[in-house]
Amino acid sequence: MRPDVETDPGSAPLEMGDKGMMLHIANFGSLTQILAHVIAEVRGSVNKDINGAELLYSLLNAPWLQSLLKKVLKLTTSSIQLVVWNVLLTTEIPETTCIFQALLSAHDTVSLRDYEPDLPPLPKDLPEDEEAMRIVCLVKNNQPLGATIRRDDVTGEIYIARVIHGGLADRSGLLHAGDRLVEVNGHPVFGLEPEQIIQILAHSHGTIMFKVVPITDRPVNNQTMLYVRAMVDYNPHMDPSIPCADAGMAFRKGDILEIVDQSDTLWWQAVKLPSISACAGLIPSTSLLKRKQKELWWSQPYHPHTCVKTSGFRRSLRLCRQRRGQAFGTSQSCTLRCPTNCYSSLAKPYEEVVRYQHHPEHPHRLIALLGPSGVGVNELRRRLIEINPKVYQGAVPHTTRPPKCHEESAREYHFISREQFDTMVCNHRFIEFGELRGHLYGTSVDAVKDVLASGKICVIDIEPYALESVRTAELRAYAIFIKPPTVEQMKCTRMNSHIITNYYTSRPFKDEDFQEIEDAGRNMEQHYCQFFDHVIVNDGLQAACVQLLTAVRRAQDEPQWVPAAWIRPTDQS
Ligand SMILES: Nc1ncnc2c1ncn2[C@@H]1O[C@H](COP(=O)(O)OP(=O)(O)OP(=O)(O)O)[C@@H](O)[C@H]1O
Repeated sequence: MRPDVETDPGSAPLEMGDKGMMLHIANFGSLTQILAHVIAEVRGSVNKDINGAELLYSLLNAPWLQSLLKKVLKLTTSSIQLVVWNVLLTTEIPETTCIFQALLSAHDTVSLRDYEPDLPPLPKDLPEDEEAMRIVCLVKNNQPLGATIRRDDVTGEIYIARVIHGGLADRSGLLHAGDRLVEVNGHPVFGLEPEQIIQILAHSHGTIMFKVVPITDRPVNNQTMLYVRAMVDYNPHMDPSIPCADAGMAFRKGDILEIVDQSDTLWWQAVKLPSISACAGLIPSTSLLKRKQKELWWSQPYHPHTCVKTSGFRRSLRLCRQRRGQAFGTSQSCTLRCPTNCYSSLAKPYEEVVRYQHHPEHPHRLIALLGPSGVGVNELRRRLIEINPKVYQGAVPHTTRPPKCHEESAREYHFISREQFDTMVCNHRFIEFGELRGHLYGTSVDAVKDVLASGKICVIDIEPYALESVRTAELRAYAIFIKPPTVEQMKCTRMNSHIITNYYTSRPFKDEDFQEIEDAGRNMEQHYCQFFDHVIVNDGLQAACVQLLTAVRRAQDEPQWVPAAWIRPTDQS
């Protein structure tokens, strides 16, 4: 398998075959319209008692009729007559019949003329076993041809290995995967190495002529459209196994890819959305990517799992977010929870997505804010709710600590016993939970659902490991990452701000706090960016607030890519 046969297209999109038929049908409607327009004009002229010969003369010279005749020439005689008679049958102007007869006769004369180039007759002495050859001429410019070639090591024949969707070869409709390449610009290619053919192509200018023996049984493409979100990064130029790196398409975690061809089990063709080019690129299929990841994973020395490192507990201690294992003093593996750990990434290199528009009568989507501790997640959440508490609301957390005198159950917290808390944990009722000074705290799915059921937009802040619990068909979370600006910018904007320490005290920010926030933010983004629906850089508080408000509205009002499993749940989801 070899590099892309680089040539190209340019121009001359050689549309043909079925597409011609489509044009034909599409024009039927517009012709009918034009002819109806003719009737209207003729009706007006007849009413004005204009001489019939003059009318015919002016009609034949009218620019719109000229363009009509041009269109007519592209169509078959029978369909034109069908259109014309269709119009004549529906008109009730007997006076116009003779004029139209003249028009039709003019059309017949023109359409009988042969405008095709004169081709030499086929030689009579063609051998019986002569293979049907196709000669394909493509105009080269600096775009790639959009096809790859391969050499059959046994026979030495050269074949078109694949045709890239939307590339020149594909648009021409003349080259197909499986076609046998016989000549390029008059050079027989039998026995050549693919690189030698690439060289011939590289040194060719202008029109390139391919002589091919077309594949006899072209597979029918009956694949349905598939959209996926990339859960990993991929660079074809770092992948020695790709058949042609130049035909490959790089992508980053979180990119939305439209898979346009899955006919090859190993190499799919995809377009990155939003797409500026119609030309697809090669990407590894799910199974191939999983295999690659497994190989890579096994080839690396063992490291304790580091994906979920955050900068520690949120210092505000609204909710102490120790990790589950830590909270219960167990060494439970984070592979159970972390949506991006090595195992789950291996399981899901692509996530199937669909375009989803929130229905006004359905509960709102949950808004989940996340970011490094100290960046301002809670500040932004608080401000958003303050803007309109009738629309935005947080979820009331659960705790095992006793209520203080001013606290009311279900207002500040749901006060429950440790046994009740443990039961909720066992039943997976918590989005996240942790332990602080001997008391358990947690945000439950039900608390979020209560807010959503009341018709409000629920806004919570979570640690990244909780993403898995909120990216569900039930909550349909829209995840917004609050990203720190640079350390220098934080020094300016947080000059008068205070950070809440782990000991409930607040103090002015120090330079090392900013460095820690920046590092934690980078780490979080690196590991979880594929789950972020939106990113807000919290530089100026006011501007960040406006951005948050806009993003939250957009989450509810505009179509978004969401996991397909939310819309059509599968057995696994
Ligand atoms: N853009 C900003 N400009 C100035 N000060 C800010 C900005 N964003 C947040 N702050 C201030 O920074 C401090 C920390 O913010 P906040 O408590 O919201 O952090 P956090 O991300 O929720 O982290 P934690 O959960 O650890 O408290 C607060 O005093 C807040 O007012």
